[in-house]
Amino acid sequence: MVKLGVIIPAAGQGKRMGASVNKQFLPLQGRPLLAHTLSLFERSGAVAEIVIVSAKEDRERIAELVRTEGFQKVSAIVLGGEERQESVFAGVKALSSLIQRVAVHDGARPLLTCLELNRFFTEAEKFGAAIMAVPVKDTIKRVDAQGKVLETPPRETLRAVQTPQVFARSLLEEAHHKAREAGYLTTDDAALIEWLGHPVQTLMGSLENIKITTPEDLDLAEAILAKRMNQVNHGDRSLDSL
Ligand SMILES: Nc1ccn([C@@H]2O[C@H](COP(=O)(O)OP(=O)(O)OP(=O)(O)O)[C@@H](O)[C@H]2O)c(=O)n1
Ligand SMILES: C[C@](O)(CO)[C@H](O)COP(=O)(O)O
Repeated sequence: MVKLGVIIPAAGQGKRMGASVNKQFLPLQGRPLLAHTLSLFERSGAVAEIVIVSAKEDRERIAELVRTEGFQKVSAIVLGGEERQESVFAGVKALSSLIQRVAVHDGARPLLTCLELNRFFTEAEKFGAAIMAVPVKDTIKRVDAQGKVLETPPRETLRAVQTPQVFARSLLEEAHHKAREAGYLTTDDAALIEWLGHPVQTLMGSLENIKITTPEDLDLAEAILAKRMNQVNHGDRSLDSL
């Protein structure tokens, strides 16, 4: 398995969560949400280094979390920007020169399992750009600014996109540099690669790999983790797979 560098963008404000602390520090099963995310990559044998991107006001708290959790693979905690794209770009610049492939994973997606992650890394090796995604369960409408329906795209052609997203380092660097020059701003790194005209492959993600965005997501995350622990306690699932 190819060793790779991981960028964890964690420099958002968590506004939609509406909590008094940044959502990344909210407890999930008594442990900060961000610690769950970092722990996954710390445990994966495919990962050589982890760069965390932080807001200025959270940097010391994240450094403290890394120390108390004993994470060994974190090579840098760098400052992010106003937009997620700027934050990831800051992370790209902080990767060690030896890193050839890069995974980007939202700090706010703590529920991916080790089994799912390692499977994804293996499948992604064949592609210059590969992203986790799941088929959408709802019928999706494209609408105008007033909410009038413009079209109903065939559901089989639609995917809800997740992270991790894995890229050849040179491709990700080129995409970020060119997008910065052109003033192109988007919500995920794969869109930058598409914009470059390079193919992006979707690989099966997990319906449990949710991004914690609003308070309901936190309730769902607690329920998913409780279910998993129950399965472990009943011998239906191994602890290593989590
Ligand atoms: N300027 C930003 C914005 C987002 N992120 C990170 O990108 C991930 C996905 O973003 P999202 O969940 O939308 O987080 P926030 O931007 O914090 O949420 P909100 O829009 O509600 O403020 C999060 O881990 C977040 O910390 C980042 O590093 N830098
Ligand atoms: C990268 C991402 O998580 C893929 O679903 C998503 O695009 C992040 O964007 P958001 O606007 O911050 O939710």
